[in-house]
This record gives sequence, C-alpha cells and structure tokens, in this order.
Amino acid sequence: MATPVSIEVWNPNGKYRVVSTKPMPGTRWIRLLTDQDCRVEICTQRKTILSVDDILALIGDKCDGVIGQLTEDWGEVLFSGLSRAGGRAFSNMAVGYNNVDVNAATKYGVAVGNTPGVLTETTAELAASLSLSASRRIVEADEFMRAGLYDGWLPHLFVGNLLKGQTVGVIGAGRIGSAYARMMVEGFKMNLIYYDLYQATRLEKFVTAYGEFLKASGEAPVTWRRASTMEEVLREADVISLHPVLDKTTYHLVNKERLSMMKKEAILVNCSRGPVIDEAALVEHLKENPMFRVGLDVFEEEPYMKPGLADMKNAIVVPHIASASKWTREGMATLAALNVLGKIKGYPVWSDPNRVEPFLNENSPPPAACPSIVNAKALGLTASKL
Ligand SMILES: NC(=O)c1ccc[n+]([C@@H]2O[C@H](COP(=O)([O-])OP(=O)(O)OC[C@H]3O[C@@H](n4cnc5c(N)ncnc54)[C@H](O)[C@@H]3O)[C@@H](O)[C@H]2O)c1
Ligand SMILES: O=C(O)[C@H](O)CO
Repeated sequence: MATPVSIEVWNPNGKYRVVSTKPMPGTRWIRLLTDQDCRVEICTQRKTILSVDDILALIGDKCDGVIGQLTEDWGEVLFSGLSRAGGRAFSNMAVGYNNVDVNAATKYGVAVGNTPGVLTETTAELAASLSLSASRRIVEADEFMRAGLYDGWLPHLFVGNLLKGQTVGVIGAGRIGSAYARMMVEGFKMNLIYYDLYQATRLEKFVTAYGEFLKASGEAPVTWRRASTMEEVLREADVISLHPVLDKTTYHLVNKERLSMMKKEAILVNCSRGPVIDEAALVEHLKENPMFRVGLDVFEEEPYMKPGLADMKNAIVVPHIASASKWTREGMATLAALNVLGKIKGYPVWSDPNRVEPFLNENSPPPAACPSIVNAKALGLTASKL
C-alpha cells in the first residue's frame, strides 16, 4: 500500500477539510476555499497517478470534500471511504468523468462535480492544431529539418492536403465538437457533416449564416449536413474529429471495420478519450495506409501507446494536453474547487453549466452556487435561481 507522504497545507485552522489529490494551476482556487473557512490539503507526492489506496490514505478519518483527477479510479471504494470520513463533495478537475462511478457516488450521497465550458475553445483549438499538423505534415517536416536532411526546395517535398473546400466530419457535436466545427468551417471554408444523438441547432444556424455571407461576397458557400449514421460521416469526410463522451455506446466507436470505410487519405483526430478508438486496429490501419493520418491527444491505456504507434510517421501524438492553456487550467481548478465548496456550504446548483463565466471573473466574488454537479437530480439538489 503506497501512502502519500508529502502534503501542502493552507489555512490549517479551517473548519472544513478539503483535499486536492494534485497541485493545480493558479492560486485563486485555494483562496476561494480558505476564505470560506476551509483547510486545504494538497498532495504534492511525486507520483503522477495515485492509486485508490493512496487516495484513501489522503482522505483519512475526516474529510469534507475532495478535488480529484481524471487519472484516478473514483468508484465504490473511494466514495464509501469519503462518506465514512463525513465527506459529501467530490469534483473531477475535468469535464469528462468516465473515471467516476456516478451511481456509487449517489449511493453514498456524494455530489460529483465536473468543469464544463471553460475548456471548450482550448480543446477545440488543439483538435484544429492536430488537423492542420496532420494535413500539412508539420511534425514530419520539422523532424526532417532538425535531422539536417533539407538540401533545397523540391516539388514533391512533404506534399499534404488542402483543407479549403473539403469536408470536415464531427462525431459528437456537443460543446467542443461544435466549437471545433465552427473553427474549421469559418477558418478553412470546409463543408460540415456531423453525427450526434441530438441536433446541433446553433451549429447548423452558424454554418448556414456563414454560407450566406460567403455567397453574398461572391464565394462558394459552405454547407452542412446532419448524418443519420456515423458511417456516413466516415465515408464522406476528409478530416474527422471525435468529440463524444466516453461511455458504453462510444467504446471502440472507431474500430477496424469503420476505419476501412474512411477515405484512404483521410485524417482522423481524437481529443475525446482514448478508448473511443480501437488503438490496435488503428496501428494496423496506419501501417496499411501510409497516406491516412491521425492526430491523437488521448490513448486507450494512458499513459501507454499500443505497440507500433510510436513508430508510425503518419501519426502525431501528444500527451493529453488539449485543455492545457493557462486560463483554462486555472479556470478548471476554480470550477472544481467551487463545486466542492458549494456542496459543503449547501449552495444550490448553477442552472446552466454551459454558462460558467460568472465563476471565472477574478474581479468579483463567484456566485453562491455549485457550477456543475452531474448527479444533482439524483441527489435532489436545488437548482439556483441566479
Ligand atoms: N483531450 C482532452 O484534454 C479533453 C478536454 C476536454 C474534454 N475532453 C473529452 O471530450 C468530451 C466531450 O466534451 P464536451 O464538453 O464537448 O461534452 P458535451 O457533453 O457537450 O458533448 C458530447 C457530445 O457527445 C454526444 N454523444 C454522446 N454519445 C454519442 C454517440 N454514441 N455518438 C455520437 N455522439 C454522442 C452527445 O450527444 C454530446 O453532444 C468529454 O466528455 C471528455 O471526455 C477531452
Ligand atoms: O475531460 C477533460 O476535461 C480533459 O480530458 C482534461 O482537460
């Protein structure tokens, strides 16, 4: 059993004990908690992924709330441990919460917070960056240059794909998927095809209006289409970006059979969760189709990559950094802290988790509400009237 040893303590005499399993960016989140009578304990142990035992040791005998990370396994054991310690508040410092057993949390009366909205544009920007890097082979070209292999301009050197006029496909057109779609449509004049369980009405209106603007300016208008199956997107799009939640319905959504439906020169981007793609099948597909390219921020068994992936020139791989802008990470820390604080204080739940700006304004106190609690209904928590 590994026991965390190094802890940083803020406001030691605070009434409520709040534990953060990791140091988080910025200091506002600490101040917001200590100003409200919380003793904040931050685990500073040099171990990237804490085990369930590590976290149980952190929770101890008395703990009012925990801020945790997406790398941790928040299930029955941890929620019963937190509940025994008197805690009823937990927040992931992430919008995705596939690492959390929400039913177990609800069973023990623990509220589960997440951090939507503050990372939408940042994550979409990384998906756009991977799309561009893959289409213009930027990483390969950079390696070539640094290796001293460039000996002059050549007509065939690192020829890639033009995005303008091609079709971008989005699977999961929620907050991030829609933001990415807007960037690619507006920035590169791509046509859109998307698949989601729900209609992305605002996105459709945006593309329609932009298409009309282009037409009025004498340019070819952009178009959109909501596909009735995911396969339509895979067959038709030139660049496909995955943005669904990870659950039973999206596990291995992109598998061997579906990869084979995609265009030979297509680009696939994943900034959602690794298991949405069957990564072993992807490695085989990359080997057999050298013109097919991928940009991956997430992996099936993080922090590992499936054998062979790191050797593929047609793959760009980055270490789960899609939300890694300073503003966003500080905002995520703030939202996670306020979820925990709000539950401890008995505040109501914010009515619209997509409109979190009032919590992020450094110049005014945040609303007395929990920004986003995913099991609010199941726990019968009151909604804020603010
Ligand atoms: N790589 C990163 O650092 C990073 C950063 C932020 C979010 N994420 C991931 O992105 C996910 C999406 O975040 P969001 O804020 O856009 O969430 P969201 O809830 O706004 O969007 C998710 C969309 O997926 C759709 N969906 C669900 N099941 C589907 C299915 N079977 N087929 C197609 N669509 C389906 C939903 O209807 C919804 O529109 C998060 O859950 C998280 O896992 C990753
Ligand atoms: O779900 C999330 O928020 C990401 O994976 C980390 O930003």
